[in-house]
Amino acid sequence: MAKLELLPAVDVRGGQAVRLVHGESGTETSYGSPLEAALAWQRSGAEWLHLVDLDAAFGTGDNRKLIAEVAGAMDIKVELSGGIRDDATLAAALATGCTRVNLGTAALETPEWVAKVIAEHGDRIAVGLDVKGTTLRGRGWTRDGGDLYETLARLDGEGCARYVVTDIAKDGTLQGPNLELLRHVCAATDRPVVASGGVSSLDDLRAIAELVPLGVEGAIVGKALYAKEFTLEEALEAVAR
Ligand SMILES: O=C(O)c1ccccc1N[C@@H]1O[C@H](COP(=O)(O)O)[C@@H](O)[C@H]1O
Repeated sequence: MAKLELLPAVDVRGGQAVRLVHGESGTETSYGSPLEAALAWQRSGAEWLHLVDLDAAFGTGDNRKLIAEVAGAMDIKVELSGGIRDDATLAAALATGCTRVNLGTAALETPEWVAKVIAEHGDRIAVGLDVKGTTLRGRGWTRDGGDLYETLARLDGEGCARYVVTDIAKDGTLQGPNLELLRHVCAATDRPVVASGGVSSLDDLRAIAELVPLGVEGAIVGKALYAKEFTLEEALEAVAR
């Protein structure tokens, strides 16, 4: 059986690595230099970095230069997200050399454009399904954007390669992942799913790893690493097969 991939997160706001609670603006805890954080995860053995421009996601500016610097400094795979919503922002994101981008708001607001870029870029495009209950949220998770399963069916039909599923109610809370949501999404699609939100312990990671046969490919880990609930080395060991 394939092992669960781990994607330590570096979310950038105002030039700093931060963590939010429920993705709400104003709840930031700052963890210093994004480049230092990313390099630390790489040194600890990460194979992936989940890198987010939160200002671009919220529409409060962007950290594009810094994000490109961080992505360019990595020898590992990078999943890049936040504010990638049109040809210019997609071109800038792909030009960082990232392995793939993760589209959120665009999948809800400009579905024709997303279908086009999925057709053009295939596996380099993932869609972030950021949900409250079963309602998708966009624009920094401040606006409703439709039903999770209707959108998933549409994106499957358009050939979307992969989904990053975030339970907003869990994100940044250290309350454990929403395993039920992950099971339901995996039942609704045959595409790989990356789990995001709520990881608090090595047992949470082991529980997500149990879902690999259902289609869960990876897990994003944020707050738990920054809060030192466990080390990345311990996390990688916990999901090694
Ligand atoms: O990661 C967060 O904490 C987060 C909080 C609030 C909004 C977005 C967040 N992250 C990621 O941003 C992209 C969505 O950006 P966009 O809608 O495409 O501009 C998505 O990957 C979220 O997971």
